[in-house]
Amino acid sequence: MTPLAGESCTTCKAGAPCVPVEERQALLDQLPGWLLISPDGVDQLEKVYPFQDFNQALDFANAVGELAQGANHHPAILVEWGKATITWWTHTIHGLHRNDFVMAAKTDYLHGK
Ligand SMILES: C[C@H](O)[C@H](O)[C@H]1CNC2=NC(N)=NC(=O)C2=N1
Repeated sequence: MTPLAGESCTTCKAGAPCVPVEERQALLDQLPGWLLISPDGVDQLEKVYPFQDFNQALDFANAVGELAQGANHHPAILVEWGKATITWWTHTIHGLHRNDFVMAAKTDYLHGK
C-alpha cells in the first residue's frame, strides 16, 4: 500500500482550502493513470479502469462504493461494458481536497488487490 493510500480522509468543511496547484503534480505522480479534469470549472481526478465485461466492472464499482461509504467520501462512478470510470472531487469545496488524492490512491490499491 502506498503512503497516500494509507492515509485517512479528514473532515472537510465548506471553506476548506483546495490543494494548491503547485502541490498537485507531486500527488498526481503517485497516481498512475489518473487525469486532472475540470468540467464546469470544478477540478476533479478521473481514471478509467478496464475489465473483461460489464459484471467485473460492476463488481469493482460496488467495492469502490463500499470504500466510499466507509470514508464518507463519495465518487462519481460510471459503469459500462468492459470499464468503470471513477471520478473524485469534494462537493463541499467544489474542487480537489487532499481527501480526493487519498481516495484515488485507495481506489488503485483496491483494484490491485
Ligand atoms: C453529509 C455528508 O457527510 C457530506 O455530504 C459528504 C458525503 N460525501 C462526500 N463526498 C464528496 N466527494 N464530497 C463531499 O463534499 C462529500 N460530503
